[in-house]
This record gives sequence, C-alpha cells and structure tokens, in this order.
Amino acid sequence: MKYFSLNNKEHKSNFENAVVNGLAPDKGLYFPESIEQLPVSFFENLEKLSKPEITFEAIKSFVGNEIPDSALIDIIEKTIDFDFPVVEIENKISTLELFHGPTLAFKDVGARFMAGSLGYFIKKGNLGNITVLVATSGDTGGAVANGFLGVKGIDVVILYPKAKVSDIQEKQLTTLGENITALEVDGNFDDCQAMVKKAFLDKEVTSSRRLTSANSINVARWLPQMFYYFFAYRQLSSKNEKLVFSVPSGNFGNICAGMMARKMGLPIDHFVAANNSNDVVTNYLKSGEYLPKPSVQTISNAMDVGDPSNFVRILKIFNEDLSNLKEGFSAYSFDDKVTKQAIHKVYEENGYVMDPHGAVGYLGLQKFLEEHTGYYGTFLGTAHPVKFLDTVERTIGEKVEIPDSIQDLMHRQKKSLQISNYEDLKGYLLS
Ligand SMILES: Cc1ncc(COP(=O)(O)O)c(C=O)c1O
Ligand SMILES: N[C@@H](CCOP(=O)(O)O)C(=O)O
Repeated sequence: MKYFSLNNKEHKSNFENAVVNGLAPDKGLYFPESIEQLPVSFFENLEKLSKPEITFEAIKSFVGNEIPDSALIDIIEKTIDFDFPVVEIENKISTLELFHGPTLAFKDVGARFMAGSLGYFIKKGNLGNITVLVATSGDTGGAVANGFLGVKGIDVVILYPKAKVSDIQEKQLTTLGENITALEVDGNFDDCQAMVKKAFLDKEVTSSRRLTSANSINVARWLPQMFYYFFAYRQLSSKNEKLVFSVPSGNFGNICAGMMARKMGLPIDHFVAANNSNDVVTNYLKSGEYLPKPSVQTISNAMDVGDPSNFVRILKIFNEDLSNLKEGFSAYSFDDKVTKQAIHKVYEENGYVMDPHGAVGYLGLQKFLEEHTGYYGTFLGTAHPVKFLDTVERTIGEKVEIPDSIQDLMHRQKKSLQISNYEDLKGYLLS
C-alpha cells in the first residue's frame, strides 16, 4: 500500500516508512492512496468470523506485503485480546465499551498495533534506535507507555499537560520506567502537540535521534481504530434500522477511522462527533470556517483539543466538500454541566455508570436521535469511569469499584521531568 502526504500528494511512502517516520518529510499527515472495498459477503458473514479474522481483513490492504501474514496475525492477536461488548442502555441507545484493555481506554488497540508493527520493522531492518514522541491529553500516554514498554530499540518520550490529567492517567504514564520517560509540560495539550511537531521540524534534533510519533497522526496508531466499528457491527447487524455512531472526539482520529471503515463498505449511516466545550469542528459545520483556538479545560480532559490533527483526514475522506460532509456527519458540543447531568441521569434511570467522555458521546447521540427518526444509535464508551474517579463518584453520589490493576498502580511512584517550553524539550532530546 502506498500513502501520500496530505500537504503534497507527490510525497509518497510505503507502510513501513509511514510508520517509522510518523509524518511525511513535508510534515503532512499520511493518507492511503486507495481504500479497498471489502466484498458484501464479508459483511454478511461477519457474525461467523472471529475477531482476529475480521481484523486481518480490515487491515491487510493497508499493510500490503510489508509484514508477512503470519507476523501480522501475531501482532493482531496481541492487539485485540480483550472484549469489545455492545451494552444496551435504553431504547435505541447502546454503548460500545472500548475500555476493557490494559489501560482502560480505547487507545490500547492502536498503541499495541503500532508497537507490534514498529517492533517488527526494527527487528527486520537496520533501523537503529527510534524515539517515539507522544503528546497526550490523558489516555494516549498511558496506552503508549503500556504498549511500548520493553520493546527493543524504542525509547518513548511522553509530553503531558501538568495538572490537566486525572490521577490514574498520570500514574499510568509516569510510573513504568524502563524505556518510557514522561515530561510534565507547563501548558495545555495543544502546547504539547505543538512541541512534538516542532521537534520533527528541528534538524538538530532529527539528526541526532530518529523520531516517530505514536499519536493518531501515525497510520499504525490511527487505522487500527477501525476495528471497533467492525466489532460493533457484528453485534448490531440484526437491527433493522439505520445505524448511527456517536464518537466522543478530541483529535478526531477515532471517528476518522470509523469513516475509513465505512469507506470499506461497513454499513454505517451516520457519524456524530460529540465534543465538549472544545468546539472547533462543531463551529466548522455551522460556519464552514475552520478556526482552531486554544483548548479549554473540561472534565472530559482527553478531548481538550483546540486544533484536532485528524481534521485534514476527515476533509480528505469527504473530498473537501462541506455539503458532502454534512450528509454523513454531525457535530455537537456539550459543557461540563450537562455532561454531569447526563452521567447522573443515566445512572439513576438505568444503573449504568458513564465516564465523562462517554457521557459526551451519549449526549451527542441523544441530540441526533431527537432530530432524526429511523436510527439505532451507539455511542463509544472510550474510557472506564474509574479513570475519572473524583468526577464520577461526586456526580453519581456513590463509590465506584476500583479494579485490582488500578489499586496496584496507585501505590507506584510517579517519575517525571518538568519542562516549560520547546527549548527544554530540545535539551532533553539532545542530552
Ligand atoms: C477517553 C477518550 N475519549 C475520547 C477521546 C478522543 O478521541 P480522538 O482524539 O480520537 O478524537 C480520547 C483521546 O483521544 C480519549 O482518551
Ligand atoms: N485524547 C488524546 C489526545 C491525543 O490523541 P491521539 O489519538 O492523536 O493520540 C489523549 O488521550 O492523549
């Protein structure tokens, strides 16, 4: 499979180089040259296929022959060895729980797949050491730390915004040690993301370290997020209504991966981007103007993104045509107050505990279903409520059971380096 840079389609790459470099040399995001439709029979038989079989078919064309089938199957099996249940919450509304992986957030899938692919390429070639740079607003960091822990030839450097992630998220990304280093940035997620992008442009840095990214800008982190939609459809295919998915969105990698699955033929009728108060895309759909702005802090902190990096990929999928985009896509924003009300209401009425990100997804779905008929809706439960313990317990007025793995984590010692600006990051990378 060939990929091209969204800054200049003449800049092409194979899968391996796209993974190893993260971004194109012109710093554009890579996008596949073609998106192969899967046969109708594949979707008709989905219920009979195993998760690894589905996943293999979904990703194979994007990897091409660059990873042999046996190694790809091995990577896949390690990536998706947990459950992805669809749980019915109320009439016409279900949630796809994506938090049964090791770090209790949906990022585990992409992080593990990328770690497996990059690990394969490092073992196969003479690539030397690679530094994986990651910016996180909460969950990517923990998932990448877990997925890449101990992978030979890889150092991981995670930038996260000081005091803007939950306690559990911070422990997940600062306590593993070994090849994982956490940098605590005096700023917000956008500052972290901007510093990472700047490092990629800095010749002094790139000539001393080989850098790649494990954010969703990297195709090996982004594309595996398609798998969820296939797994969900397998559980929803008996519904005789149009299907809508509401995706709590920040950097828009997850929803954009769902749109890729639809391009491959998965029968999804509509996508809702559910946003917190960081409403750049909601505003774009209203005004046609894309106006990034500094992110604001919310209780769904992993979605506090003011300039979503995958927006350019979404535009590409819809051929940069706003009216085309609006046909298959809606976006709504909700503030913290209504988010907490939704967590409270769903718990009171249905006994189901949502985390703040899932709650934004629920609200987006509810709004869409109020305005449209004939749909069955699923919102993505992108993180376990325990990751946002304070907010959730205060909102529902009850204790949430903490899994053993998290209890252990809370006793571990946080280790991070404080940085304030790009020069500090550069100093660290050159040291
Ligand atoms: C729990 C949770 N929900 C939603 C999102 C937003 O996902 P995306 O950045 O793919 O839009 C994130 C972070 O990415 C997250 O960690
Ligand atoms: N919400 C993310 C922000 C980064 O998103 P990514 O999917 O591009 O890695 C986080 O939790 O860090």
